[in-house]
Amino acid sequence: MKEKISLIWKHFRQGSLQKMWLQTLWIYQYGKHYWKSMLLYTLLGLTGTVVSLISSLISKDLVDIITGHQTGKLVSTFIAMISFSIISILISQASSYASTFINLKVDTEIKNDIFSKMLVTDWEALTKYHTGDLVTRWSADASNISSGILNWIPNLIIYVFRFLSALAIVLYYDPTFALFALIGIPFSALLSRPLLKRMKQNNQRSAAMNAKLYGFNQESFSNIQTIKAFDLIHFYTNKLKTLQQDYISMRLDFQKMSMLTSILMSVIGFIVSYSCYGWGIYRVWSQAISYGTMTMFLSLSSTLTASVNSLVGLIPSAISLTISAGRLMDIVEMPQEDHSQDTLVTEFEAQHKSEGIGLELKELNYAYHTGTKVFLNANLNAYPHEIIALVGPSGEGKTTMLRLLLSLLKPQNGDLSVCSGANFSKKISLSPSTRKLFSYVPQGNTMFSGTIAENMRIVKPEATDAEIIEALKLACAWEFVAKLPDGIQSEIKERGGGLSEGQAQRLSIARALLRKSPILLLDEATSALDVATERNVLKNIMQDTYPRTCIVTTHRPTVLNICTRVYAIRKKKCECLTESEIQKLIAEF
Ligand SMILES: Nc1ncnc2c1ncn2[C@@H]1O[C@H](COP(=O)(O)OP(=O)(O)OP(=O)(O)O)[C@@H](O)[C@H]1O
Repeated sequence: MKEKISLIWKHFRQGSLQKMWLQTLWIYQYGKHYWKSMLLYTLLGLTGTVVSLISSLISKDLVDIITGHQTGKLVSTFIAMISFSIISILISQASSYASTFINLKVDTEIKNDIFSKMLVTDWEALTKYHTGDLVTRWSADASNISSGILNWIPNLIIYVFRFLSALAIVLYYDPTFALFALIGIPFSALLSRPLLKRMKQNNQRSAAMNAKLYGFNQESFSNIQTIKAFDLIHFYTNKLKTLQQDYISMRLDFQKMSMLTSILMSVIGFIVSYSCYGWGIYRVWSQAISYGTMTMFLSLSSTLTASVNSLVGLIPSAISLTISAGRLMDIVEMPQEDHSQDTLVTEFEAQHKSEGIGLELKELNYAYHTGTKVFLNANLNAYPHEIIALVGPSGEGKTTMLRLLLSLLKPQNGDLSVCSGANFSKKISLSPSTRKLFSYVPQGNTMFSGTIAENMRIVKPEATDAEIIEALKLACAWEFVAKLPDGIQSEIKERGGGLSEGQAQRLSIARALLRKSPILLLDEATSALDVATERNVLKNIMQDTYPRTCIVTTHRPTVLNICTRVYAIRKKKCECLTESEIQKLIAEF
């Protein structure tokens, strides 16, 4: 039994060490681009150590000259002492500049890299994380890595060198002193063990709590209207207080532990310093060493204690670094989208844009990773100059269908493709690469803060004012934009603030039309419009000469008779309705 437990323990240790090693390699793939700066930082650290040791030796000579123990030039020794102190200051500043440089560069590189990887990560996998958690990982964990990257190898080299060189000088002058100077090391090592363990737990809890707090704030600020409308102000302020209280008690709990450890460490430090001091006085009294040697020993003993403490301090930093690296690796190691067909799709678009591009879906099967089955052998066809309506009860799969068309979701089975050419025989399978053929107007408000023109140009930066106005007219938005004092230069607020829902929806549609993508997807994008305006928008899209394939999801049967075909999504199927079925649906509404 005992053997088994030790075997499991060994495996665990090996596993976590191996993990730490992989995390370290991962961190250094960012650091390696700055190896020259890191080398410079290490060399500056080593030179600084040498300079400070030489200063200690000069200070010894200075004291010996003053006390008459040694003959020598007082002024030149004093000047040498001052010069070395100035050099030491300069080196320390250069070293801190190098450290800031590396920190900023690595921080930017990690954040850029993680940001772009997050954007190409499989959407369904990414939705498992709360956005607050994602933002905390992207910002706090990346900053943690960049600010601590020098603690792994460069600072380890510097502190070990500082410790060994100070020890060598002490041993050279008086080995008995080394015994006193090193007396505290076993105690420091012993005390740091529980602290390290707590530090690791604290790091993980703190990261999780930061993510929770960030997520809470983000959701509260974006839902202020709902909070007010339901009179939830007290509930939310209390919830924030509870979260903050948890955070504070966790931090204070840890602070108490680290305070206790610090007090014990300081007591050990005092004991070491006074032992050295006492031993030094005894050695001077017994004339074994000079006053100068004693002052040098005292300064070296604090260098030794400081370098041991710094070395011990590297361990929590390394642990915190690897925890952050692990949290970021969770994100970047999620499945990535396949964009290998980008060039092929660009060529396909250039070749077929003028005649239009359609969609064909055969035998589509899809279930979410949660197990919710949405489609079973579903079929759908949509071609240029057509408006296809998707109708069906709430929760049956209309939005899921649009996500599948955009390849945000991957079907388990089925033949899904865009098509063009004679008899639509030229096909390319749907993938994240085909997404560039689509414009999508999702449910909800998708306007950004800025002018109407700026919002429009997000999708087509080179669009002229005339093009913008044309798109606004098609989406029936020009009728209210024209009346605004600044027209298309009118400012709108975050998430379309200052506009009605229906106005914001028309602007979203106009933006999608301006892009002139071959395929347009409208997900209940006309739900806030009155029936007449909704019909006008769809009629305008129909009558537009641009060969667009349009798919709309709607709960309003009133627009169905202007659509080319109507598919009902129900019972995991996507069935094309006959004319009589459409009329029945309209009559039942
Ligand atoms: N991200 C998701 N993860 C797991 N299940 C989901 C997810 N999104 C939707 N579903 C489930 O898939 C089913 C279809 O949802 P979908 O949003 O496609 O319906 P819908 O027809 O668009 O509904 P509505 O008309 O209300 O907008 C529902 O049962 C829903 O609970």
